Amino acid sequence: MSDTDLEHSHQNAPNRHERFRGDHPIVVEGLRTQFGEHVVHDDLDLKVNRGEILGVVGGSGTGKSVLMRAIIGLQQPTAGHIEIFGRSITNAEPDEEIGVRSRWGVLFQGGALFSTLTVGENVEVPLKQFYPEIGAELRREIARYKVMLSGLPEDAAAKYPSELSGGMKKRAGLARALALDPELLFLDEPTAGLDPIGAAKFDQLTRELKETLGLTVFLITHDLDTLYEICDRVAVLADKKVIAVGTIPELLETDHPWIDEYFNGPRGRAALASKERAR
Ligand SMILES: Nc1ncnc2c1ncn2[C@@H]1O[C@H](COP(=O)(O)OP(=O)(O)OP(=O)(O)O)[C@@H](O)[C@H]1O
Repeated sequence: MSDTDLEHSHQNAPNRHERFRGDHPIVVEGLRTQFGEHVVHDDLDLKVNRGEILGVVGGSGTGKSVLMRAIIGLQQPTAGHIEIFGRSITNAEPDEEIGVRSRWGVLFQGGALFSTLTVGENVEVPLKQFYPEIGAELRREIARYKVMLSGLPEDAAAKYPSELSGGMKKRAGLARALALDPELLFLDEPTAGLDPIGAAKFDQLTRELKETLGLTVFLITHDLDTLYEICDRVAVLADKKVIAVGTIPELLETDHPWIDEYFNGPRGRAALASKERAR
């Protein structure tokens, strides 16, 4: 592909010329999500700051993954309003929605890689979908670069997911999430199932990518070390809402029993002690 072709493909690509400059790339207002009689979210509000890593915590089944799915348009809200990059996603026209979708990357729980494709081919999937004009050779090059950016060795691009360790699969999923140079990155329990060293390395990578690529990160986690090490703020889901959002010291000033038990329980204290030892 010539430089002119590449330029042309970028001109045709949805919304690639603009980067969001506002304060809140994600705004959720009055969200209600319901499955039959089961209300998961009721009048939930959340604003994510541009350039932050927002940790999202809450007990099992409080609706963290459903919230992420609602934000990325995979779960239709029963009521409420969601804005991404200042545009409503809840009432978006299909064309506009596709444009917005190309500006975020998602690492689902378990990686969600296509098992019949190599890692490199997995990374190529969104490139093919959103940039069909890009030639095969350039697409392969971009995929290889994303694989390396995610901390995998170059030869990992030719491997199948079944040939990778759990930690490598997460990185492969991350490489795919980064395929389109997103502004927003959604990570659903990225360190679940990793050993503590692998988890710490993944956290470090997330922080470095956020800083070098200027990402905003929405990170669902149960991992207290991740919260202490890399999250700028933490949002707590309970009682069908975001009951508090702030830095960990700010959260500790609230007197909600779940927050108190979570951060001041044995695991919370151990995570804090470990952070202080590291200092
Ligand atoms: N497609 C669906 N149909 C019906 N109920 C659903 C569906 N998806 C999620 N739920 C329900 O919504 C609730 C919230 O689920 P969600 O996966 O968001 O929880 P979570 O906070 O991410 O939990 P965990 O920390 O265990 O992953 C759960 O009770 C779940 O059973």
